[in-house]
Amino acid sequence: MAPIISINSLSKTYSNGFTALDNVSFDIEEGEILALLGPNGAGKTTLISIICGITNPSGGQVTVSGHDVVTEFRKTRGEIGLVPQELTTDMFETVFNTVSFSRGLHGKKPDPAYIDQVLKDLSLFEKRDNTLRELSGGMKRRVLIAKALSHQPRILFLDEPTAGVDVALRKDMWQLVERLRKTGVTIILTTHYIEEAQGIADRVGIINRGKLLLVEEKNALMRKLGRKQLTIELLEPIDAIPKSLDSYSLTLGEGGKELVYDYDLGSGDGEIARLLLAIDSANLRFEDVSTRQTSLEDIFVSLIGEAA
Ligand SMILES: Nc1ncnc2c1ncn2[C@@H]1O[C@H](COP(=O)(O)OP(=O)(O)OP(=O)(O)O)[C@@H](O)[C@H]1O
Repeated sequence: MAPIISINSLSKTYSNGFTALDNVSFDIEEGEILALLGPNGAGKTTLISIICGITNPSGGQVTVSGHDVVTEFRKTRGEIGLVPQELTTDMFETVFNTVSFSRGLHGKKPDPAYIDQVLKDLSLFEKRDNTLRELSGGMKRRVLIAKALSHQPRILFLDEPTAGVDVALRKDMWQLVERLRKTGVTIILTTHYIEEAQGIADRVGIINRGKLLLVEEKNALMRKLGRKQLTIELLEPIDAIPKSLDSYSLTLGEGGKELVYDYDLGSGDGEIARLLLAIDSANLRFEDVSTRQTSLEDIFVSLIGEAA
């Protein structure tokens, strides 16, 4: 199946000479949830803005459903809903009118029943006749999402949708993303909450200083770069790891009271049992054993660190 979005050798240098994107290429498949991760200033918003036709690229090309985002802007923009980081809209307008107007901007016929459904889905229905300035910050965020969905887009961009929102709204947001996924909407989100990306994304792309470091299926990424750590809490502290344990890559932590063993997720069976037996044979007594698996966050931090 042809990708819904195709990004080829995309570069962006702003008028002040700053290069925010440097030769970025990748495809986005229809119906997937892609999380774009990267530190502040990495180029995520620039990338989204180019795909949405808000910013022009300096080089390269982006197509949405086979149409060029620059030369066929009207066609491509109609397929996309964008939830920006900030609300820029008329604060004296009502919720319903704001969302309905947004639909009209995309050249779609009015559909009050659909707009009401979107408001219900976002728990905004009770506020449909309130003006935006009467809403809380979290509710204004919901309006941004309602606006982005007003014209029934096939692709939804969420630019840091949960930054600074409360737990309830965050939960609602991810439930909505799940529901939209079921209807076949392609979702691209940027987030600083990496554990959220880990929970919800099918694929993860990591951007740093305008370069795409990787884009990969989340589970494959976790398998490839994920490691496990076994911590053995000793009853008595030791000064050094006994020689007989040299064949295991152990480190000594917590004032000599912890032996830490790093291993691959794919390590063979019996490896840990052998280690525990070897520890016992070395006359070390332990009171507890715990394991921890590398999170997407660990992988992210180590990749960004390497690229710095
Ligand atoms: N209009 C502009 N003119 C000059 N430089 C810009 C402009 N817009 C963005 N930049 C710079 O481009 C870089 C990438 O910015 P961008 O907003 O794309 O990053 P981001 O990954 O979305 O960051 P954040 O996570 O902080 O939102 C930053 O260094 C930013 O200062």
